[in-house]
Amino acid sequence: MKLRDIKVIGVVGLPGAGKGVVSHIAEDYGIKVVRMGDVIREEAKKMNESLGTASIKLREKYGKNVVAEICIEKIKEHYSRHGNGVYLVEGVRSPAEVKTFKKHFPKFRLLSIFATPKTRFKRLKKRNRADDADKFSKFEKRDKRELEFGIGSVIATSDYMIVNEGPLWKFREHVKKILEKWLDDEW
Ligand SMILES: Nc1ncnc2c1ncn2[C@@H]1O[C@H](COP(=O)(O)OP(=O)(O)OP(=O)(O)O)[C@@H](O)[C@H]1O
Repeated sequence: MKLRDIKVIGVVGLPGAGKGVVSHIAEDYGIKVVRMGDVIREEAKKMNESLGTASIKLREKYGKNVVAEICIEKIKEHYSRHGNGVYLVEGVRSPAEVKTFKKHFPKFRLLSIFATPKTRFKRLKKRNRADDADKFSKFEKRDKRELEFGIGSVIATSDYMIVNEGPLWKFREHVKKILEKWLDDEW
């Protein structure tokens, strides 16, 4: 298999929608997962900045596609060593990033995850990760920042959308169904 023949699944959704759950399931199928959030976390640590500031500064300094480009390098490097046929990128945020991924990987599909702000806020409060907002106003600010990157357009033009408003088991079943279909499909 050539590099341009690998399947790359981009997962998009606002914070707390359920992207992380998708990644975990994908790993169970042997899909190699690259998390855009981890790339930002790594860079923020090096820059000694908060995640929000780091993601804005990185884009200002190296261009709006810097995180996507780092992810592409990670995929290429992994492919050269392990030769996986399917990769998943968690946390695609802008149409420009989608364009960049498509340029490198002609077989690129987008899976979007939707949940209402109320549901996402409730889940994040329960998850209680260090960078999760504890107040609704802070949560809304984070949503706004992501929407300014153009995430809404990415969601609207995705290849498939899962609404994650019900119980976790149901969501997991839905994710498995679409992943199995996409693993089998000719893209
Ligand atoms: N249907 C569901 N029912 C209950 N809990 C859920 C459901 N879907 C996801 N969760 C939980 O909600 C939390 C947020 O989900 P997850 O971490 O996958 O979101 P995310 O989209 O990756 O968010 P972020 O972009 O902030 O990392 C997690 O603790 C997850 O286990």
